Amino acid sequence: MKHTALSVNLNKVALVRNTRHLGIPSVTRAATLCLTAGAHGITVHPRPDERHIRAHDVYELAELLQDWPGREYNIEGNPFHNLMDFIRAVRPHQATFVPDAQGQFTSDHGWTFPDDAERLRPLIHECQTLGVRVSLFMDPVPEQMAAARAVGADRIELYTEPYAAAYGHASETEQLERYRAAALAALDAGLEVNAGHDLNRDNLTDFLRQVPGVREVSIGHALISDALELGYDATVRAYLDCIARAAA
Ligand SMILES: CC(=O)[C@@H](O)[C@H](O)COP(=O)(O)O
Ligand SMILES: NCC(=O)COP(=O)(O)O
Repeated sequence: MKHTALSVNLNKVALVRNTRHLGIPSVTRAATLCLTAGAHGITVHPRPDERHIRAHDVYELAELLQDWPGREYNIEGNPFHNLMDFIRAVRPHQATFVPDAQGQFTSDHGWTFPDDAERLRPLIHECQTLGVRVSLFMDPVPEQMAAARAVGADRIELYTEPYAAAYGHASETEQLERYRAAALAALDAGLEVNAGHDLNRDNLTDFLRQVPGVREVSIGHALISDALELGYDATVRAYLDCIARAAA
């Protein structure tokens, strides 16, 4: 199994930047520092209300990543809102489809099959025709994984907030078992597995030890919060160490 890649989500850098008209902190500078520290990729979730990542960030990061061969660009969003325009223009390595409503506070659930299947199928196919891998944001429900594969997805991203909320509490073991079962079902269906949402330096290693085959974690809120204290370089290295410890 290949190692788990770390994709740094830069939403929260843009969120701070957007409170003034000064261009600081810079999203592209943050990307460069994270990639220099060893991050395997960059993630953004350009929401329709542009509360954090704006259209120009998506394009500037695409250009920046041209200078980082081997590192991946992952753009998340709802393909029935604004995501597909970005995918067509930028052709990132990966599109992560997330079923968020307009103006949603943050992502809090995955796709549901069979309800979402027929409308997702042509958009997944279009991405793949453009050379873009498609990952579907999913709750950890083993029974849903074969359907995610049947609709054409390459990967699923397990929505990890329920695990993160349970971490350190009595329900942690039960939650981990749910994620483990979902990952095994996804792998069994021929899908690759990503994970993300509220992962952090405390909960990441245990998750990766218990949940098999995770190809990528995308981490933003906690990582950027850590970087405010530690700096990007030390922070990214700390998260890479969490991943390495899981594999040891
Ligand atoms: C899909 C996912 O879990 C994250 O991208 C999350 O949606 C982050 O978005 P915010 O930074 O807007 O909370
Ligand atoms: N896909 C999840 C992501 O990109 C980051 O989520 P979070 O770490 O900001 O909760």
